[in-house]
Amino acid sequence: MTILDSILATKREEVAERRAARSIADLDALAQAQTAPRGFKAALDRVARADGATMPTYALIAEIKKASPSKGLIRADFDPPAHARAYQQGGATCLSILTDHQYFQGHEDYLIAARAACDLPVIRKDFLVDPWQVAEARAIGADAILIIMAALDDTAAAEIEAAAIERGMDVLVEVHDADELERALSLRSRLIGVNNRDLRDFSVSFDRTYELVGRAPAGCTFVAESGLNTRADLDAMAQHDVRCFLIGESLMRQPDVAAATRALVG
Ligand SMILES: O=C(O)c1ccccc1NCC(=O)[C@H](O)[C@H](O)COP(=O)(O)O
Repeated sequence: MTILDSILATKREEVAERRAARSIADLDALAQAQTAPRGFKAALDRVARADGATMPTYALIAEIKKASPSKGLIRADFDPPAHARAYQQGGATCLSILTDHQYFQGHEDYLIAARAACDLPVIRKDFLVDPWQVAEARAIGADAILIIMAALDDTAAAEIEAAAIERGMDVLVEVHDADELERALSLRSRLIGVNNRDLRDFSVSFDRTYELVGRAPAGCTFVAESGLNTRADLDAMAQHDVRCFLIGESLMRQPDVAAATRALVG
């Protein structure tokens, strides 16, 4: 059993319990109190496709991440609104907020607090197995959700995507290999993330992104995810025409998050 299998088994139990306590209709009613979704993909495209810039411009999805299954606790003085403000000051384009409780020590309240503290579009980073979680994501203010192709069959992925589009949210579709990329391209979203981390042994290889970026049709926005640490890492990705990045741990470990973000993408 891989770590992804364990996470998904826990998630299915958790969602069944939470769904019994609150219906999708209740969540949609709560969502009425939220501001309209901030354009997540549009923000990435505006930065990453800036023509005529003298330097390459990089779009950063900066992740608010307290802990992970591979590293345990990452940040003891964890403060989502302060991190959100620091990321925005440092030049991040969007935020990713982990809401999984058990494996990442995340919480829905972190997303609510971080989004209220800044103007950036926010993705709910979690393991979605049911459209109910999409309704919950919008009810807490999320502007986008993540679909992990390794976690879902084609029908479930399409249902979850439809639930997000119906609510005006963007979808980041995460893939690990060529088969998953092909399945991802049968969805409507053209925002594709390649996770450089192997979820079975946690090894990281940038070759995953390098291999897959050339296989996607024109018009896709590609995001390299996981294991990115330095400006040199981003410059190497840019050589392969990837200019959008999802970065968590290396920024969350810095005492001055705004300065570290600026050093990466400023
Ligand atoms: O981060 C992990 O250890 C992990 C383990 C199992 C499944 C997913 C995992 N991470 C989720 C992510 O996608 C990352 O948090 C994200 O790409 C940022 O990665 P990093 O910059 O390496 O923190």
